[in-house]
Amino acid sequence: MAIIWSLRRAKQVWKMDGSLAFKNRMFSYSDVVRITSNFERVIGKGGFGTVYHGYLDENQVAVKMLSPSSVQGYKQFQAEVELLMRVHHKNLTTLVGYCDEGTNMALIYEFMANGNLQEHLLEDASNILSWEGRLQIATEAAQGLDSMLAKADIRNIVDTRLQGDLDINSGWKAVEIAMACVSPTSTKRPTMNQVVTELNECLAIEIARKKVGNDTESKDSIELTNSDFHTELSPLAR
Ligand SMILES: Nc1ncnc2c1ncn2[C@@H]1O[C@H](COP(=O)(O)OP(=O)(O)OP(=O)(O)O)[C@@H](O)[C@H]1O
Repeated sequence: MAIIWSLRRAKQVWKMDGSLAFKNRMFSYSDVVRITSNFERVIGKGGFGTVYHGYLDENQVAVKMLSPSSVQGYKQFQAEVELLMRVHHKNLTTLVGYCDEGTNMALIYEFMANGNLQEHLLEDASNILSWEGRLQIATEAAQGLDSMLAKADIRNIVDTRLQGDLDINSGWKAVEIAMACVSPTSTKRPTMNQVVTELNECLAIEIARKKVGNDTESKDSIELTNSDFHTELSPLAR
């Protein structure tokens, strides 16, 4: 009954004071407390914070609570809500709701009962994935990403000025950002804000290069700004 009440209540909410305004999907903090049975069962920990098990209308859900010390901040939280509320794909975990009540922020996803991918890649896993299975997942993940980019309007993500010929330094910088984004350790992955800042620096390099080219000076005089991403995956050679 409590959950049914929660759903009804959520449907009545229509928040227009910020960009997070999605009818039917917004839950109050007290709803979240009910859904998770007062944060009874922890199922994981990630870049946002702790993930709890819960029930929403008899369906299992995973509730990610944004921790105040989260490496991924409010902007990332907003981006996740805005994108996943619009984009639906069989290879993307469905976002069923969110809570944005003062310092209490939560993302509510459908529950993935088979665990995370890492658990199926470990050598001692009882149900270790075959290579065919891994390839299938990689292909489907790429399809999901492709679908997301198709619906999210790539022009809003990558500046068109990054297309075409690139300075080698800005090229490397972009690769370093990409490598940091796929770091296996969530705390080493950059936030969306850091990615945007770094890409802006790539742009600045390109703009400076074009200017130098126009001034017929050597482009070798352009130096890379220091990147904060020093993951074990980052390419070292320049
Ligand atoms: N939808 C879900 N269903 C079941 N378990 C989940 C779900 N989402 C997260 N988990 C569990 O919580 C753990 C942490 O997930 P989370 O997505 O927060 O971390 P992450 O994979 O490091 O990603 P991110 O950097 O986006 O936070 C996962 O490894 C998984 O065990």
